[in-house]
Amino acid sequence: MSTAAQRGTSDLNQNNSQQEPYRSGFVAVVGRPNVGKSTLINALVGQQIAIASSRPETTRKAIRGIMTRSNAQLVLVDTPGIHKPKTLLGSRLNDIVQESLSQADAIAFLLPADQEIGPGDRRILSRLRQDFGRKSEDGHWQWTIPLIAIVTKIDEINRTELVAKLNEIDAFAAFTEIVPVSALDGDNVEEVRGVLVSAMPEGPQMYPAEQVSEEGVEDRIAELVRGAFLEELDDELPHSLAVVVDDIEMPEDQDDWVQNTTGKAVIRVSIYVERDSQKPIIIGRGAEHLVKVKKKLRTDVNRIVGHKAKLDLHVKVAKNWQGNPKQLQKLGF
Ligand SMILES: Nc1nc2c(ncn2[C@@H]2O[C@H](COP(=O)(O)OP(=O)(O)OP(=O)(O)O)[C@@H](O)[C@H]2O)c(=O)[nH]1
Repeated sequence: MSTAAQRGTSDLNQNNSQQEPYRSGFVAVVGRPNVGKSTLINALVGQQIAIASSRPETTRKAIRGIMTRSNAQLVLVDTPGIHKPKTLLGSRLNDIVQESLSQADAIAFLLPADQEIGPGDRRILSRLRQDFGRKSEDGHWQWTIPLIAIVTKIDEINRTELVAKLNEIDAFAAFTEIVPVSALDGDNVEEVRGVLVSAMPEGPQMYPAEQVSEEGVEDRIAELVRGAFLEELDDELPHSLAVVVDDIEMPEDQDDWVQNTTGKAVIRVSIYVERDSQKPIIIGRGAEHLVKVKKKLRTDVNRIVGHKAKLDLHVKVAKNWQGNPKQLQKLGF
């Protein structure tokens, strides 16, 4: 095991494209709840990303932080936590973790410095072994992609305790590398960056440098719906059109999902206009515009949601929304 300090991280700060290839890839960030995943991703990216959802249990997509440097780009996938599925939703969350893991180029396994290694950590390790472990002839585990232990919250312990902790983690699994960090204090964050970058394969920049996260599913669908109406209605349509995705309900979350024979996700969308007189223009004769827009977007929307989906479009009036701060906020501006 080489340490981050030995490798040095100065390469992050200089444009040394002559010697070093550009590296890019996906890092799956795993660890038991509360270990500091979100805090570390924010620290690595260098700005706050809206990772914390007010309803975390409904998060369907691993939200990513994107860190771009002159020599590398890391796409950080925040997994919702590997746990024993007790409910249908729980097993769906595990599916998301599986998806995040399957596209990973490296795994960052976070372990808190101020707590003992516990059953939760062992469960994660055995799960990772299933997917990325190979037992060699001498009985040792080898990893098909780099498995990096990140020891979080080191500000909570002293030097002596840290040394003991690092030894304990070294004995826990055959990690490719072990790096201590305090994301809260910004201590050793640069080392973590360096280690993760070194673990990436050579590859091109995948996202624009200024992009720090992927746009949410809701925003992307709202944009599509708005675009489709603008196209459908040409100049007929007033520019006072705003689209908001209110809710995406997966079949297994629907109260009556057992009876839901269509098995589709339902996407509730509000289309706001400024005046009553604009409503029939949007809807069209015999609702022809709504029908056309739904048909046109079916494939794209299914792809974004990752499931067969039904668009539920509601045209509403928000009087003079463009000049009304409250309405603007509600509409996401
Ligand atoms: N002392 C200390 N606390 C930290 C550090 N990083 C995170 N925390 C705290 O640990 C708690 C959990 O941090 P999060 O980043 O939300 O952890 P998480 O792993 O994303 O949590 P889940 O979303 O529940 O899985 C918060 O109260 C953080 O402030 C650190 O470096 N030092």
